[in-house]
Amino acid sequence: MSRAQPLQPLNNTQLNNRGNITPIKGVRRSKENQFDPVPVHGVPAAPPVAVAADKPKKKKEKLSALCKTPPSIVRTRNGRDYRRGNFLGEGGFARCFQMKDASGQIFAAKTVAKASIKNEKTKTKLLSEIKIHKSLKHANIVNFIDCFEDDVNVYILLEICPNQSLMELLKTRKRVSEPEVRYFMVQIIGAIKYLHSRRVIHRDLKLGNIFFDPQMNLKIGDFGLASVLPSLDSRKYTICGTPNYIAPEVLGGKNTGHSFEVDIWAIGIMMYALLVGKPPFQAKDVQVIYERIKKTEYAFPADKPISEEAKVLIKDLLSLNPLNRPTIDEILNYDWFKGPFPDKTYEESLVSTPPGFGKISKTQSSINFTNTKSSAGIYTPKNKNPVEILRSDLQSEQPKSLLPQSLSPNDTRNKYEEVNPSVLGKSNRRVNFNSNYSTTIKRLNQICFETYQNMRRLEYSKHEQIVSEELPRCENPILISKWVDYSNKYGFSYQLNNDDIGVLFNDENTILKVHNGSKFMELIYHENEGWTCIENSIHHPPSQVKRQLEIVDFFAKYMNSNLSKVSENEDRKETVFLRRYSRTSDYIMFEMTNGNFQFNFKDHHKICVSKSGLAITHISPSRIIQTHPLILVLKEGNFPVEEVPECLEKINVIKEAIKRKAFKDSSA
Ligand SMILES: Nc1ncnc2c1ncn2[C@@H]1O[C@H](COP(=O)(O)OP(=O)(O)OP(=O)(O)O)[C@@H](O)[C@H]1O
Repeated sequence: MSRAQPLQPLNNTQLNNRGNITPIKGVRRSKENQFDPVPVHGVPAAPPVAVAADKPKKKKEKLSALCKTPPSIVRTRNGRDYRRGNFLGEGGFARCFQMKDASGQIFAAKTVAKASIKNEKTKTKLLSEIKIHKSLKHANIVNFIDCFEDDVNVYILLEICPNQSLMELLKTRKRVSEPEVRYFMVQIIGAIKYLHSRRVIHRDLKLGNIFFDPQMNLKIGDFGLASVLPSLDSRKYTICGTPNYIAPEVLGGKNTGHSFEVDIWAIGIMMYALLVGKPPFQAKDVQVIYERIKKTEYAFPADKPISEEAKVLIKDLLSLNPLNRPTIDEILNYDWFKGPFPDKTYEESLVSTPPGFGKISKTQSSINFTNTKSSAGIYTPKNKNPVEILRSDLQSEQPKSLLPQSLSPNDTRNKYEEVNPSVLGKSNRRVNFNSNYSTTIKRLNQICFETYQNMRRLEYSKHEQIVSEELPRCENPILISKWVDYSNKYGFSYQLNNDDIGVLFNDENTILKVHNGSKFMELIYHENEGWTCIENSIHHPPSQVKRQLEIVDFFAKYMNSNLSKVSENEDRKETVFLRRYSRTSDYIMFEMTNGNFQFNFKDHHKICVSKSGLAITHISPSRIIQTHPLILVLKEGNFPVEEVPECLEKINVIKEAIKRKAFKDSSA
């Protein structure tokens, strides 16, 4: 039995350090040229490579060959046993095996031999893959479960995709029908849109890296060459990819650099390959492939006819100039997507086109297209600018059901109506933030626990004598003074009493516009890790966030003209933003990134708990704000300046809510 340990955490410098990939000199791999390499039945697969197009050719030893079959039981440090099952496949770097946990659930363990992690570069590559993959969660991305190591291997435990990849499908089918490819493309595009929204470039998209899950949904895997761009306009210079799929600007190497558009190029290659039966630039010699790519020299063979609409899209995707390629959203507006569109991928597709796929009606196709997009996380507001939609929603009669009638403090009687989660989407967003910025999620969870414990302790000690030196110094905290819950479409918008304005978007990222500043912050969420904070100038916002910024501005105007404030302005002492919120029929609870909690009760009284539960603030409906040590309020049974109705009951409700959070977070 082999004992495995969790991997060491990564630091930020490691994350983007893939520029160190060693170029492989002149890789010649004719097997690779047909399609992607065959990974099944132990047939070795050719790895993606770092390429140096003009160097002499030499075969690269496959690192996965160093990976021995893992022991039959792999035990992790936290006592979990996994029983090793069948060999699933092999890449250039790893071998993949089935692993079954105690409950019988089966996973795929991507297994990398420690012997193959000989140098810092390889280690960095693996750590980067883990860090990036771990931070992703999307319906069309292979789910990362866990990773651990034993003496000989590192194991990356993944959701199992038992129906192989698009590469095997194409090998069996030779060509795939347009309706099926349409469906595949939407799922792939949904995943890539998600990746790019998180500044992740995959850089190795190919048929062999796109797997089928048990329900025949496509899942992008293998983040071995993925990279997180520090900002939208930064570029990568490492020459890497798989020969047939490499974009021309990557071959330009150090001179040109490359960015998100390399993934768009790869979409074009995959679409062509699926419809025509082989990649467009295929040749026996890798150098010939590169020459063809650099000249975009390919043709649509007459004996393998495809629709004109498909050709138009492929031509645009394979534009030599990356800037001429359509954006992810633009791709889905191409006429080709208006053709017959199935409701799902059937298992039958693994061997032949399911009957009737060409005859799906226009109406049904349009419904299927919309449903597939939304399952892939793509919301396309009928080509309308989101701000226009927001404006018309807010002005029309309809938003009453969408937008709770009373949204903000000091508003009308329906304010605290319980919100129907099916209307609003997720009601409790999980958000955390960059450790560099403030504190870590772990620390926040600790603060939550401390807050609960302090509140409980003070409850018991309220009859004891108070030592005034031990009382916390109390100052008014940063509060949410206005808010609009529009999470059914975009997100949750709020204004703080320092006048910063934020929108917690539905993708869990936040944009925070600092009051009176020329900068705004983009806080990009990574699950379990925290936030990456990118500061941008409002005068030169990156093109991808322009729309989001417009939404923030629109909300800002809406809040300023329609909603009244909870409290008067405070100076800007620190950068705080909303971590997450939850609503019940009695209150809305805000968790701030400095560890404070704010509760807006339905009787228009607001209470904020800060200093890990030692200080308490009350904001009255008439906006009088008072902050005191909690112990004093508990002793007196109420706030000294202005009485709060059912004060102790409210404090108890708060304590119980924080307790639930604390226990939930610690068990998560
Ligand atoms: N989630 C999964 N479920 C089932 N099989 C998988 C899964 N992930 C990978 N495999 C199998 O393992 C093989 C190797 O995995 P992967 O491509 O991720 O390894 P790699 O060595 O990083 O590959 P590459 O050479 O492309 O970098 C795949 O080709 C596939 O056959």
